[in-house]
Amino acid sequence: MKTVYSINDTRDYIRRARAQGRSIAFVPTMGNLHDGHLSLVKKAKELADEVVVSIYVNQLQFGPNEDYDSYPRTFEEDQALLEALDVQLVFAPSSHEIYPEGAEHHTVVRVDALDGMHCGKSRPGFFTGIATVVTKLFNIVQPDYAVFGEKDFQQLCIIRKMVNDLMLPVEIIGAPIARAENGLALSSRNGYLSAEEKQTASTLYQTLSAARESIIAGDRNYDALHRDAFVKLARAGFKPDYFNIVSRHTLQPATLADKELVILAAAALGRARLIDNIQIDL
Ligand SMILES: Nc1ncnc2c1ncn2[C@@H]1O[C@H](COP(=O)(O)OP(=O)(O)OP(=O)(O)O)[C@@H](O)[C@H]1O
Ligand SMILES: CC(C)(CO)[C@@H](O)C(=O)[O-]
Ligand code: BAL
Repeated sequence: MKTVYSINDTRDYIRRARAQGRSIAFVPTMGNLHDGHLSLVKKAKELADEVVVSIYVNQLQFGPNEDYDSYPRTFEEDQALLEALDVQLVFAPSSHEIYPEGAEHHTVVRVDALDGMHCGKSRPGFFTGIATVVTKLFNIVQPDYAVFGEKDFQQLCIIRKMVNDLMLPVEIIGAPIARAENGLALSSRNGYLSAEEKQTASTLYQTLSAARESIIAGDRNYDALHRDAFVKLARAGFKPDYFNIVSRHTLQPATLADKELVILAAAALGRARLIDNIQIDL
C-alpha cells in the first residue's frame, strides 16, 4: 500500500495504473475508520483492480459551530486497517493541498434540488461543501467507480444527481448500512457517546424499524408516525431533529402513490448528532 499526500503523486499513480489497463474504484472518507468504511472498501475491491481511499476532513462541509476541530483523526490506525485490506493507494491531502487559496470565495458545486431539506436544512452549506470536495476528489482520482454508504442517504442521492447533471464519468455505487449488534448505525461520531449513551442510541434504529413495520402493516398516517417517533426519541433522551417519511427518489414527503420510501432521521444524543435511515418497499 502506498500513501500519498499530494495531487501530483496521486495523478502519477493513477496514470501508471491506467497505462497498465487497470480499473479504479474510489472510497472517499474523513478517516477514523470503522467497519462501515471497511465494508465500502471491500465492495470497491470487488469492482475494480485498484482501490483508492481518501482520508480528508473537509472543512468546507462543517458549519462554524460544528466539530471540525474535535473531529476524530486517527491516521495511523486508519492506515493499518487499509493495509490489512490490501488497499493500493491512500490519498491523505492537507487542507492546503485541497484549498490552496483557502476555502473562502472558492468555486462551489451546489445540488440545488436536494440540498435544502433534511440534513441540509439543519446544516446550511453542508452539502455544498460535500459536493464541492467530492468533485475535486473525482477530478484528482478520476475513478471508474466511487462507493458511498447508504447511512448518509441524502449525501448519496446528492452525489448521484451531481454526477448525472454534470455528466461526470464515474459510476456511483451505494453500500448498505453497517450496524452494531444493537442496531446502531456505525459512525465515527459514535465515539462521542458514553457506553450508556451507545445503548440508548439504538432507540433511533428501533424507532425507524417500528415505523417501517407500521407502514408495511398498512398505516399511512405519516404525520402521526412522525409525531410518535419524536415523542419516543425525546423520551429516550434524544433531541430529535427530523424524522421524515419520504420518496426514495425525490426525498420529498411520501404520498400515497409512492411505493419506494425511505425514512430519514437525525437526532442529537449527548455530544453526538446521529443520522440513520430505513428503506421501505410497498
Ligand atoms: N455504518 C455505515 N455503513 C455504511 N457506510 C458508512 C457507514 N458509516 C459511514 N459510512 C460511509 O463511509 C463514507 C465516509 O463517511 P465518514 O468518513 O463521514 O464516516 P462516518 O462514520 O459517517 O462519519 P460521521 O460520524 O462524521 O458521519 C461515506 O460514504 C459514509 O456514508
Ligand atoms: C464524502 C465525504 C468524504 C466528503 O468529505 C464525507 O462527506 C463523508 O465522509 O461522508
Ligand atoms: N458522514 C457525513 C460527513 C459529515 O457529517 O460531516
